[in-house]
This record gives sequence, C-alpha cells and structure tokens, in this order.
Amino acid sequence: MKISLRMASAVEPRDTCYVASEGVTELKYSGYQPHAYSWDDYPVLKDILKAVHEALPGSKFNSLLLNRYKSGSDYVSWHSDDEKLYGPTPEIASVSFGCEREFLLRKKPAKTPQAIQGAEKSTAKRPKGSPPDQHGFVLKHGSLLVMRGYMQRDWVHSIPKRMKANSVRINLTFRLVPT
Ligand SMILES: O=C(O)CCC(=O)C(=O)O
Ligand SMILES: [Fe+2]
Repeated sequence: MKISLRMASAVEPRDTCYVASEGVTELKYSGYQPHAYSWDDYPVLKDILKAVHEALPGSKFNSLLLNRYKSGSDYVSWHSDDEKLYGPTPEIASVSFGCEREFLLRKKPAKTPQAIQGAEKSTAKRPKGSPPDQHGFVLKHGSLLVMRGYMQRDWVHSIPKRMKANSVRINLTFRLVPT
C-alpha cells in the first residue's frame, strides 16, 4: 500500500498531517495549529477509518492525526492527548504500519494528599532504577491500540528514539471531535 501525503515538517521531531471532517473545531496542540485536510483527498485513509469503525463497533472517529517516523531518531515526547476539544474521556484508535517501535506509558504524578501518600508507600517497595507505573508495548505492523476512559487525564505516553529502528513507521491516530 502506498500512502502519499503532503506532510507538514516544521520543528516537530517527526512528520505529521491532520485530516478532519468538515465543521470539526480546529485542532491546536503544543503550539501547533495544523491545516485540516479533507478525507476526500485521501481515499486510502477513508478505507482504514472504515476498517477501524468495523473493528470497534459503537466507536466513532471524525479526525486523524498521522505521524511519520522516518527513522529511529524521530520520536514523540511524553504527552497526553488531553486537548479540550476531545472532551474529558477521549477515545483514540492508533494504527501502526512499518517499523516496530516501542510505546511507553507512564502514570502522571498524583495530585491529592491521599494519593501522594499512597505513591510514597509504593515507592518504598520499588526496586531501584525502575520508574513508577511505567509500561512499554511494542507496536507492530498492522496493530491497533485503543486509548480510552481517563487514560489521557491520568497517564502520559511517548515513542522514544530508538537508534536501532532503521525504517519508516507510519502511525494513524483516529479521534472524535464532538460537534
Ligand atoms: O506514534 C504513536 O504510536 C503515538 C502517537 C501519538 O501519541 C500522538 O499522535 O498523539
Ligand atoms: Fe498521543
């Protein structure tokens, strides 16, 4: 499959491209405001959206942030996709193609006094050098990862640099902007 897209390569450490249905509120994240391309310009992306809707009955997506990691030195730093336009419990369907890369997930620091106390207790038991509540998954070619519920409120995620990753990875994150 060949995906040919006009990519916005500014200062982000990977290439990104944004596709959204008409009437969807403009996306702003980390100081970027990407141009919204139309689904009609990219029939292959429409086909993948259809397959995602079939794989996740009851879920609905109307926008797509596409990431292209050209090599292992492209990455996405720790963040959560908690922009207001997605609402309090965004559902994000993330499809990966090409080079396998590691996806890391880390719990945000606790805010309430009770939670902080709990976190201190668990720190005492943790072996030295292992970060608190951190998990890693390898995202394989053709895989579908779903983030939902309070994941964006409570966790951050990242795709770290991996110098051994020597080919391109394309990642599609389908999102719903309630209209
Ligand atoms: O490339 C990935 O798997 C994650 C991308 C991501 O976190 C994002 O676009 O918000
Ligand atoms: Fe993300």
